[in-house]
Amino acid sequence: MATYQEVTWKVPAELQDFVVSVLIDLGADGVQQGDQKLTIYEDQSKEGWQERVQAYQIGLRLLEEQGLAVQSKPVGNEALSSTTFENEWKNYYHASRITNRFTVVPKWEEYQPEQASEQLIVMDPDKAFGTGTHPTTALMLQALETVVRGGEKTIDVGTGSGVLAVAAKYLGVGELLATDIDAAAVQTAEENLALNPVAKDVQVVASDLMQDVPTDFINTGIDLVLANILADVILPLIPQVRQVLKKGGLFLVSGIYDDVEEEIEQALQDAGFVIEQKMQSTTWHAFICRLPEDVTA
Ligand SMILES: C[S@@+](CC[C@H](N)C(=O)[O-])C[C@H]1O[C@@H](n2cnc3c(N)ncnc32)[C@H](O)[C@@H]1O
Repeated sequence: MATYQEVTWKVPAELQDFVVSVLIDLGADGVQQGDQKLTIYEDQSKEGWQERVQAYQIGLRLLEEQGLAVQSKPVGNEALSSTTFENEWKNYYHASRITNRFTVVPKWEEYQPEQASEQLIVMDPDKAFGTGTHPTTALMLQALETVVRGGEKTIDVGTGSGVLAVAAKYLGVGELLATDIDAAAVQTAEENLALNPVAKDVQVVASDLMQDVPTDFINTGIDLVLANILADVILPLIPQVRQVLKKGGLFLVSGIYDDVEEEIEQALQDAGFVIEQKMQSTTWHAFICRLPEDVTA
């Protein structure tokens, strides 16, 4: 039976988004935010888990040494059996209304919509990112609601739990292909898509960015690309999106922390994109970008 290492640090609420981004940069798959504390779970069957925990520890110590009010000494550090891990996770994760339209519902919860217009995205997020509650996912859902007109051929890069793919299908996009570099996320996304009949025709491909997207999917041109990924991954993705997107096509991008907003904006403009809308939630940003009709090749 798999075992998870659960490590918890005391982190004040106002610093949590920043520390979460540091932990994700250092390799954390998902970070659970709690009252004044952050918790990571490392699957001990995955190679390098001890080195990753050490890296988080060093990262937090550096932040503490810089004078940030985080406590780098963990307040909890213990091994959990997978059954305990799953039950803890289930206690923490409940149906959550993310936008007026979308509510993310864990597959184990009975939930009655409050309004007829509410659409339910059923998820068992397991170990993949994307419960819908992270500000970057919420920004992407709002951006999707703003732009989708229906029928768009779409790629969801870094699909995680598959949450954006399901929402996009509810909104009426056409063919949709999702990618993720992490094999566990690919499997989780496939399982979650199967829980949402609206997304039954979505294909999921294990791929570094769009490298392994079949050419017959992209060669007629893509109308919409979604990516909620960290900055170091967005930068190499921009030229790939530029190459596959039709003129007039849209690129919705999030995962952009305050400190890299200008750099990403500049890179998008240098590649020929027009930023039509900037969105922000706490210290996270998202852009709705369009490749203009008159863009030069
Ligand atoms: C922040 S999560 C976003 C998940 C989901 N799309 C959402 O919006 O909630 C980023 C996802 O991108 C994936 N990812 C990171 N680097 C990638 C790459 N080079 N190519 C494809 N996927 C990548 C991660 O495995 C993770 O599932």
